[in-house]
Amino acid sequence: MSVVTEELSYRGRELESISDAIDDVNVLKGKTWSKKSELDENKSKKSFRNYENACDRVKDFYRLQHRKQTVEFNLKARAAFRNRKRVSMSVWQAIELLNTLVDESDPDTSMSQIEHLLQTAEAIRRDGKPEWMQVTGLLHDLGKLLLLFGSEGQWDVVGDTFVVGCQFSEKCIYPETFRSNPDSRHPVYSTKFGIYEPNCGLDNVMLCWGHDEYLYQVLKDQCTLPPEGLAMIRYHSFYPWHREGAYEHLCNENDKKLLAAVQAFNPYDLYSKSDERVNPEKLRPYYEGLIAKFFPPILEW
Ligand SMILES: O[C@H]1[C@H](O)[C@@H](O)[C@H](O)[C@@H](O)[C@H]1O
Ligand SMILES: [Fe+2]
Ligand SMILES: [Fe+2]
Repeated sequence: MSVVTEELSYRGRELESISDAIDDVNVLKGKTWSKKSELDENKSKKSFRNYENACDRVKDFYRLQHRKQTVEFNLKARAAFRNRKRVSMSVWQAIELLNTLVDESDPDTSMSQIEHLLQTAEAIRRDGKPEWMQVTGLLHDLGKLLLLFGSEGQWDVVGDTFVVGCQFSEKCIYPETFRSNPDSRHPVYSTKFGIYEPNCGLDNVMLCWGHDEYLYQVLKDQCTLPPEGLAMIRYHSFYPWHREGAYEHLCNENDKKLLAAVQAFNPYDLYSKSDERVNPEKLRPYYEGLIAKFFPPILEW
């Protein structure tokens, strides 16, 4: 394991290398993260994202996320990201570091994150899609590393995303839970356009803070992915927009183009969750080759 050039301040203490971080993750795993080894049964498309029958873990997650994702928090989280000392590591190290977390917001998978990333990428590759899209699939959830980089919990990392600073959309899952968010009673933030101009473009709105936005911010100046790939990363959890058609009044022409890309990506993210298991070590050489085409050997995370 190569040594990290910068030190990472993590849960109040300094880590000198990524292997320290991985050890830490392994310790934490037993305490806060559970990992089931069983692959979910093959599912029909309809049985994905069934939030009505989701377990309490998922419902509790959204209650918290919808209460705590406010404009005030968003501004704070973005500033914290800009001011934080960044960690240096390769893409593959990042994948390994992420591997032990279980996403509390996800009703559809109990697989490890590395499997989810590889299954997404493999499904894209099987369909003969371009290399940039395969590698986008491989990376798209790496923003969940935020869990190790100072997030307050899972509620500011995972889950579907929505816009803050204007009325919460009824198209979000469990929309009634926004009632406990103070912004839902704010004189400006609770209005249709809130702090935004009509059709200002998604680039100019604040999506709730989480793994999509974080990874987009990390990668936008450190890779050669096309805008469509970056949009797939930035908006893949934005289901109220890409699946339900919400927020059209904030979108511009460019967003319409990106919407098509995000929609093309979504089935690979979602439905590959029932695919056969993958072997990370076997697939690694192929994907390391792809990574080298689009990313420098070491990135700042
Ligand atoms: O990776 C996440 C996660 O799996 C969530 O459960 C889902 O709601 C998000 O949209 C997705 O991006
Ligand atoms: Fe995701
Ligand atoms: Fe995903």
